[in-house]
Amino acid sequence: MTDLTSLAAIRAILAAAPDASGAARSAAADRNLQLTKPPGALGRLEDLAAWYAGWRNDPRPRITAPQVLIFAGNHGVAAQGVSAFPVAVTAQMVENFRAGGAAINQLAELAGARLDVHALDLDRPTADFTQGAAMTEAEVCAAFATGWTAVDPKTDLLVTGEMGIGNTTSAAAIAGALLGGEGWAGRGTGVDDAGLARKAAAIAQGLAANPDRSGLGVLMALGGREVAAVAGAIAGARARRIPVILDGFICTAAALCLHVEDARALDHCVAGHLSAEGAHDRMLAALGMQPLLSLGLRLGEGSGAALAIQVLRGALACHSGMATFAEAGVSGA
Ligand SMILES: O=C(O)c1ccc[n+]([C@@H]2O[C@H](COP(=O)([O-])O)[C@@H](O)[C@H]2O)c1
Ligand SMILES: Cc1cc2nc[nH]c2cc1C
Repeated sequence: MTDLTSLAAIRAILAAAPDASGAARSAAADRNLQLTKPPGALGRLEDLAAWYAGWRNDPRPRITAPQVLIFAGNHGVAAQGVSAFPVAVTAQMVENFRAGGAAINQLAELAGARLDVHALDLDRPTADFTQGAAMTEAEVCAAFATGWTAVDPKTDLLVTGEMGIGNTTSAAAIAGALLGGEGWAGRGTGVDDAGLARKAAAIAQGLAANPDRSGLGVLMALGGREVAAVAGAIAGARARRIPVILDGFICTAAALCLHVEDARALDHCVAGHLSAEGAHDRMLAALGMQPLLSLGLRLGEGSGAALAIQVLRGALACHSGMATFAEAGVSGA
């Protein structure tokens, strides 16, 4: 059993994370040069295929068993009036996910992905981070462990998603703490100008009340259970060399906490899409990530990342299915 019971134990695991197979990646890159197309004509799809091949240790892979994980949590900071919706919506949407009625149910089904929903202590919101840490070390570690163990070891692609009223305030506070600067608050579910001002004030208070600037320290102080579970799932996928597509603003904030702990921690991740939440582009830029899609989504629940499964599938369909110049009798340049 992996020890995930303290931040020190989690740090040790992040430091020992496995890398991709360099041999499988270069074999895939060699194959790419022989495929019946001008070199580079499939653009970023070519890089995606080689990246995925390295992580799966297979120079000619396909995606056959994707998994979408949604984690839900409630936030004490929601009491500051930072969301357009009441906190009861978190639990109501969990029921909707379980009944198959949410956007992610449609998109996961379309992608042929298994969908698992984990509600984390919804009747016990985290503490309001304007007054001190949102979670204790035991709480953040338990949530991280939920995410870690939720990853199906047999899956070959993980999509992380989340649901939690108030969590764009949490994600913006994480970004502000770890990246500095101003303007991380956006409209989330659609707060009005007064709500946006309350949100910016809550973030400023949260940063002042919580001085630890380590990645996991910030996750504990300013995150939420679902944010910590997303981080745990990303790290758990890495331990099994499972590539990950990140969803929007909140998932990227969870990923940022890992990145600050260890610069290699997100090597197995790609950004599924650019969220309409204003500061998402700045967070992705800090991570050096280019989103696969940009459709103006700001839903969360894994929706943008689930759509991006098909982009990655497209990359691998071409890479693994195409004929080489020699096989097809096509003349080279
Ligand atoms: O993923 C995103 O980029 C995203 C952007 C805005 C809102 N959300 C979703 O909306 C909820 C948080 O919004 P809020 O206004 O309550 O902080 C939460 O359930 C998220 O999944 C998600
Ligand atoms: C209705 C609703 C659905 C969501 N899905 C993810 N976040 C959400 C927030 C709201 C408010």
